[in-house]
Amino acid sequence: MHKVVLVTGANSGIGLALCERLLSQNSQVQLCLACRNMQRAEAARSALLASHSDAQIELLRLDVGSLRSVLKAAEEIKQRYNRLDYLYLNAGIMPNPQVDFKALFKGLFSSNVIHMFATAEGLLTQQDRVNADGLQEVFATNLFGHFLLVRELEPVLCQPEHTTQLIWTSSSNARRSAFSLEDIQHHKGVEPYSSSKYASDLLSLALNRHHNSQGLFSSVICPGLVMTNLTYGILPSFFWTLIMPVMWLIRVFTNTFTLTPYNGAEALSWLFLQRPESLDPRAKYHSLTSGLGNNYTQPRKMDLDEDMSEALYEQLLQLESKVRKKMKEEEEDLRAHKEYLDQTE
Ligand SMILES: NC(=O)C1=CN([C@@H]2O[C@H](COP(=O)(O)OP(=O)(O)OC[C@H]3O[C@@H](n4cnc5c(N)ncnc54)[C@H](OP(=O)(O)O)[C@@H]3O)[C@@H](O)[C@H]2O)C=CC1
Ligand SMILES: CC(C)CCC[C@@H](C)[C@H]1CC[C@H]2C3=C(CC[C@]12C)[C@@]1(C)CCC(=O)C[C@@H]1CC3
Repeated sequence: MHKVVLVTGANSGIGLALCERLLSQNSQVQLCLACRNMQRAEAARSALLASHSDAQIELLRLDVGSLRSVLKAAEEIKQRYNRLDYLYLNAGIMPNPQVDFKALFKGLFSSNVIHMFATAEGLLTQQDRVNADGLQEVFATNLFGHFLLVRELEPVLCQPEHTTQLIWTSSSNARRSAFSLEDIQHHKGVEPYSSSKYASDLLSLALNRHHNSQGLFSSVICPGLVMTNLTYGILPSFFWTLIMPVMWLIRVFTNTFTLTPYNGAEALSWLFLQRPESLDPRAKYHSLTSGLGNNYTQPRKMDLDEDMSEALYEQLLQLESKVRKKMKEEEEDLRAHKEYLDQTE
């Protein structure tokens, strides 16, 4: 039977490279590109069809940063497919990033330099905002929209007769100290990206605890540092191009500089080939590229706490009930308003 694979944020960067790699690995795969912008989604499909003319590629409108869009997309998925084999939770944002050049310069002369380049610890902050649903945008996009999607799709994902893999694109920038159970949306801090990625690591662990017995398995990957629209938002693309020889040199010392979307998608496509039961729920699977340009995947233990992951899971369930109630009330208000207008006409 053909594997059904849905990828969020599939129209560019690592998501698009993953689709390309999956089609090269298995031309029979049934791909669904879940994107917020249908024009970009169409362009991605055309690019994939140019190299894989017989590929089965469907498009789905999904803005993971909008609760209504997630609910609508989940309904559509349930109508189209009676099962999903892989759900790649890849869409992500890093709005208004700021590099601390002073810290970067200081770090260059410290013993921590490799760690700094691999994780960006102490180098990067972002400016978040509240979205139309009243949630912090980075949390809503990188974590909560995906969580709601998984919750809505549970009947399709949790089928004991076959397994489903959830695969989160996390980051080496995910850091425990950036995350707080008292502020899971990261209202107060300046590292919403790091917080949201650490939250995805915690959530993946909780999803395994709750759903492995129902055939649902969750993993997290880190693609390394990759040149995509996300990194072009940190520094302009011409600058990255200029310093590319320096980056290749750094790659000799840290294999996390994967640099191309193809290399970054290594762990994502490696997981496609694994038996989910054999994976370690406490490991992050890293895409790595050696100084000579060879790709490989390596699991590394994550700094996770079982109680913390359960507490986050509980809070996400509570937030889910809250937003569902709010959406229901808004719909009722709208209906009442329409009825009133009809009567007064
Ligand atoms: N590049 C890097 O060095 C690293 C990236 N990552 C992670 O990799 C993932 C992919 O990013 P990358 O390929 O680098 O960057 P890109 O910006 O190229 O890709 C991000 C994708 O997510 C989509 N997306 C963003 N917001 C939404 C939304 N609200 N609803 C639906 N889709 C959305 C984008 O769509 P659109 O084109 O419409 O904006 C795009 O397709 C992200 O989760 C990122 O955090 C992790 C570590 C390192
Ligand atoms: C000489 C150059 C290598 C200088 C570049 C300095 C920084 C802009 C970069 C060093 C480490 C990078 C990094 C990321 C962004 C760019 C750096 C801070 C990420 C945060 C991008 C998104 C991620 O998810 C993880 C990356 C870790 C490393």
